[in-house]
Formats: sequence, C-alpha cells, structure tokens
Amino acid sequence: MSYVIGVDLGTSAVKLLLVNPSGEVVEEVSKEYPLYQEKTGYSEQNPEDWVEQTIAGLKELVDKFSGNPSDIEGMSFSGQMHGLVLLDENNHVLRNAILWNDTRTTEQCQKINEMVGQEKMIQITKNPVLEGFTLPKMIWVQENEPELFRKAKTFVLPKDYLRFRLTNELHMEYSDAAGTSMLDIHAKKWSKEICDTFGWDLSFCPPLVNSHDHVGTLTKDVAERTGLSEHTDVFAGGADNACGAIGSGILSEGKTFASFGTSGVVLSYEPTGDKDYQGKVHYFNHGEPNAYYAMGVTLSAGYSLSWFKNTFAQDEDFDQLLDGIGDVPVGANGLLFTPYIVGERTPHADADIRGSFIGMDHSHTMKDFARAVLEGITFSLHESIAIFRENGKQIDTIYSIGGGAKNPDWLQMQADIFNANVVKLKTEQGPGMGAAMLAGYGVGWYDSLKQAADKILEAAETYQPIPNHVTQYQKLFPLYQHVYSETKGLNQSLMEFRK
Ligand SMILES: Nc1ncnc2c1ncn2[C@@H]1O[C@H](COP(=O)(O)OP(=O)(O)O)[C@@H](O)[C@H]1O
Ligand SMILES: O=C(CO)[C@@H](O)[C@H](O)COP(=O)(O)O
Repeated sequence: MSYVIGVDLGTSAVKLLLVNPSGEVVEEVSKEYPLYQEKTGYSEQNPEDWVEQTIAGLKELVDKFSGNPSDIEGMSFSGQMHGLVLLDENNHVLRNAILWNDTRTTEQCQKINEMVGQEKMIQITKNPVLEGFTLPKMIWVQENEPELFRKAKTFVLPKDYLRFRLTNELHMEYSDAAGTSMLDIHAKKWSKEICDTFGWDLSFCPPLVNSHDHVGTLTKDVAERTGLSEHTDVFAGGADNACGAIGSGILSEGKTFASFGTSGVVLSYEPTGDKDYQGKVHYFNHGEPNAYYAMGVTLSAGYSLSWFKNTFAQDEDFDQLLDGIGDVPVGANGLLFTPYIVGERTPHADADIRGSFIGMDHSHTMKDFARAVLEGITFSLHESIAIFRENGKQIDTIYSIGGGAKNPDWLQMQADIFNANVVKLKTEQGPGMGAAMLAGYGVGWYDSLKQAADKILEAAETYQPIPNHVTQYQKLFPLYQHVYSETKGLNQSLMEFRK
C-alpha cells in the first residue's frame, strides 16, 4: 500500500496526516508552537519553531506507523497565509515572521494606496491592500528596520519556508502568492508595476509554481531525522484556505465552506477571475489550476474561543467548556459578543476595533458567556455569507471545517444562523486533507483533484436549520451588526490605553 503525508502549518499548531489512496487518515500528529504578541496589533512566530515542530511531528508519525516508511511516497503542504518570512542572500531568516493577524501596518496600507492607487491595486491584485497582507509588512520592515531590510534578498510565506527547509528548493505557489498584494492574479505573474513603485527588482520575488507541481525530494538530513525516505516526492501545496477548499471538495460553482480555525473563513468557488465583489471579499487563485475563490475572513474565530478559555477557564478543555451550551437558549439570555479581539477584516477592514460583551446581566453564567462567544463568532462569518447572497450566490449547503467543526452544538448553531444545511465531513481537517490530496494527485493516485474529492470525501453528518431558531437569529443578527458602529468611536478613544 502506498501513502502520502499532508502537512498543515496552522497558526496554533502543525497538523500532520498520513493518508492512504482511499483518503483514510491512518495516523495523525499535531505539534503546537507559540505566538508572540509583544504589543497590541503585533503577531509573530519564529520560523525555526515551525521547522523543528514539523520534523519532530514527522518523526512521531513515522514511529507510530506500523508499515514501511519507504511506502510513504509523497508529501505536500497547506499553510497559514500572508505571513512575511524575509531571507538574506544565504536564505537565512532575518527576523521573526510577521503573521496574517498582525495589524501594525495601517500607515503602510495608506502609503500603498497613495503610491500605487486603490483602483490600480484592485485591478492588478483583485483585492484592496489590507494590514494582514504581505506587501505592507515588507514596507513596515523597510521603514522601521532599514538595516535589516537592506540584507533581504527575497521573501517567502510560512509553508514555502518550511518546504524549503525540508527540500532545499525555494518556491512560492500561486494560491499563496495571491495573498501577498504583489501578484497579478489574472496573468499569474509578479507585478512589475508594484515592485517598481517600491524600488524592488522582480528578482526579489521567488519563482512561482502550481500547487500540484513536483518541487523536489527530502534532504538527506531531514530523511535521517524523521525516518522518511530521501526519495519522498514533495509537491508545492497551497494556502490553507485553498487547501481547505480542496480538502472539502469546493471544486465547482456554488460550493461553499465555513472554516472555524484560529481565523474564520467563508469561502466559495469561482470558476473565473472576473466576478466583481467591489473588493468587499477577498478573491484569490485556487489550488486547482486556473480556478479562483472568493472569501470573507474573521480575524479571531477559534482564537476568540481560545482567548476566552485561556482567560476564564484555563483548567477546562474545549469539550468541558462547551458542555451544556446546547441547553442555553438562542441569544444566550440576552448576551451578545463581537469577536474583534485583534481587529477585523470582513466586512469591517478595521485594525482598531475591539470586541465587546453587550447586555451582561447578574444572572449570566459561564455557559451563557460561552454560548455568546460562539454566537458572536458565527454571526461574524454570517456577515460574509450575507455579502455572497447579496451578490447573487445561492448558498444552501455549507461544509464546516476546522477545530470549530468538532462541536455538535456549534454545528447546529451554524445551520441556524447561516439558514443552510451544514455538513460535517468524516475528517474536519480540510486543509491537511487538501494537502494530502495534492500529494496523492502528484504521485498519480488520481486523474484530477475533482476525481480525488469524488472518491474520498464523505459526509459524516448534516445539520438542518431549525425554523424557530432561524427566526430568532434573524432578529438578533441586525443587533449584532449594530454593535460595530456603536462601539467604533469608543474603541478609537480607548486605543491610547492599550498595551
Ligand atoms: N473540541 C473543540 N470544540 C470546539 N472548538 C474547538 C475544539 N478544539 C479546538 N477548537 C477551536 O479550534 C481552533 C483551532 O482550529 P484549527 O483549525 O486547528 O486552527 P489553525 O489551523 O488556525 O491552527 C481553536 O482556536 C479552538 O477555538
Ligand atoms: O489570513 C487568512 C486568510 O486570508 C487566514 O485564514 C490565515 O490563512 C490563517 O488561517 P488559520 O490559521 O486560521 O487556518
């Protein structure tokens, strides 16, 4: 029997799946690493942590595997998007990676809009520039750490750096390059116009490849440290959301997923690059060649829940914290939460907004708060679904993936708030499965990614909206939406008191 490994380099942990051609997860390992948040708005990770934890995880996976490691034929990657990894002339890392949820770059976004032009940015990259994207991070380093920036010879994104360290081959692939604000997403080329504006030669940008392209094999050292064969074929992989789309079968018009990871994402397939959402949602290259997707992003989805648990219920695990929330009525007994704890992206591209609990009452208990947190996160993703529906998309069924898809009460809540059938797949690890499917396609198991999805993806459960809950959430949603405008000014005034 032959196997492949899907590596999902998430924000909270690297998750490794050993998968057979039927799509069964034979072994699974997860290894965490820290997030550094030195100041409000800052979010960094040390790339060396990704490499060390992945190598340790691969070794653990191979040790657990009862078969022959040389039967593990291929490997591919899914990775948290947008994070800037700057490399010097020897491809050594120059500083910590600045991540997708770091919002320090509001001034740099304004500068890009002035120098390139807002319209032009949307015309080339199909998206407005946002604090989380890579280009403004690069300009922040150029302005604030000029000595260090002078040493930079190129840049990559998190999973591209990890793949480089495992193979010694440096590339970036289209689905992740689309989130840098530097790729002409129609032409699939780095934008000379954007590079010229900031005085960078095109050679500053790494070579581009497709998600399914074969890019090398494991180095001798990595093979020795993990127990894998040096002949393991390595395929480029994709942005975590592109891989999530592959891993949940979002490979044709009308298919949509909701992902509850550290971030929250609603993503819908686009067969062409020319649908116009007026920049309200992101529009990126898919991991499937010549396809696209549109998506809205909540910066703190699972992260809001983790923050809540770590702050108020440190000794409980997620299942204990959420036990009984299904018995709390819709609306958490009059408590509303907005998940803006590190700012927001869709529909409010606002780095300064912060979260709120509205309506706290002496009778509220921990369970009311936990339910309010889940409802607030889900309302935030519903804002993206509302944009899709306003733009003519029919969304009747949503595939739910990510850590948040583990809880049945939350899945029912998603169906009730989204007013759509919510499907949980047999594996909710969409991105890791998508990476494994890219490797399986690469080693020749499948004729296409669609064929892989048809063959291996299977629904485990479907949650249908409960009409009475839908009606109540339709009343609550406008109240939730109101909290943003009511608290925007207050949050700006509070900024001087933040860390
Ligand atoms: N049992 C659970 N029930 C509900 N949510 C959970 C559970 N376990 C983890 N989560 C949520 O899932 C998030 C992690 O999801 P994951 O998809 O692994 O994230 P990432 O890819 O960003 O590392 C956590 O932040 C947490 O809020
Ligand atoms: O910034 C985005 C998408 O634009 C995020 O979705 C990141 O890609 C991180 O994802 P997770 O760690 O939550 O999977």
